[in-house]
Amino acid sequence: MISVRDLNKSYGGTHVLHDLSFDIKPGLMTGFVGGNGAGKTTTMRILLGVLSHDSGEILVHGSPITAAYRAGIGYMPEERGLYPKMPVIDQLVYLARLHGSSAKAAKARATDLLERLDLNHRAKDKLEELSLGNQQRAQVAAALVHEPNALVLDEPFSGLDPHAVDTTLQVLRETADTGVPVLFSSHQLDVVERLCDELVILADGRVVANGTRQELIEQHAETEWELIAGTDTGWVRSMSGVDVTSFDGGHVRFRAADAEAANAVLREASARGTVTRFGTVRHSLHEIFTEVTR
Ligand SMILES: Nc1ncnc2c1ncn2[C@@H]1O[C@H](COP(=O)(O)OP(=O)(O)OP(=O)(O)O)[C@@H](O)[C@H]1O
Repeated sequence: MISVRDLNKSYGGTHVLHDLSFDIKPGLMTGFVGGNGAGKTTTMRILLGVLSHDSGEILVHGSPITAAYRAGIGYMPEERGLYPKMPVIDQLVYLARLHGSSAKAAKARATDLLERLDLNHRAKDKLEELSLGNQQRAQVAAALVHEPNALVLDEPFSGLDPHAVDTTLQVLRETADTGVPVLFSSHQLDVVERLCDELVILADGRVVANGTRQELIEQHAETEWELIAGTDTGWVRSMSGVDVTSFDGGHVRFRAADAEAANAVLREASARGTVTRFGTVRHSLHEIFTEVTR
């Protein structure tokens, strides 16, 4: 497990990370989300050791992170970093060999990754000849080619079409399943929702929420009820213990003081006509994100 503890960072006089603490657990995919400038890239760079921090610690299994461990992390930096004029397969083999693989093992691993990422047909092309989405897949392959001990990926899904998101996700999931801790940042909350086991939400350099999606719902999102009926539901506004949050004809959402107040709405709706749906609403990550970062 990688543990970030009480991390602080300033650029000049501007304090951008404030006592940041969270864990990246082995075998899990941890989504790192936050608005522009929240501090995700800064944190990732500190994790990799390419940027210094002012105070705090990065621990691996409880001991300070070492240069050797850092060298084994598969990193996909925000600014990317492959050679535009080199064929994709050659750079993957080169990177694997830098990490000590034999020529044969490096070639086998690179070929296998390109197949799994659905990029084998472009293996011999120069990186700059690929579309941006395919360049992105090559970057993912580069982070994985040396069989990393951990993965830190800055926006690995940006610019990918839905098929590429699925392909990349599967490769990352298989990597996590071997016990590797994975941290990835993303602005695509629907993608994060689909694939992460744990979430760290940052706002202005502070962790404002951390846990599984279910834990975040329990901690941060108030339960809302939803009623869909065959007739107008405007009357719900006048029910006691009920606070309507959205209303559109036969579709209403509300917060209820308690379960009895919600049940009274159901009884009234049934008395008035057909009830198509009644129940609590599953909050999207987007709603939780809005709630915790406002
Ligand atoms: N080299 C730098 N010099 C000064 N300030 C910086 C530097 N790099 C980042 N910052 C500032 O640090 C804060 C955090 O930036 P960072 O890039 O870590 O955020 P982020 O969450 O990755 O944002 P985004 O989602 O937009 O990529 C921002 O206020 C940014 O302006």
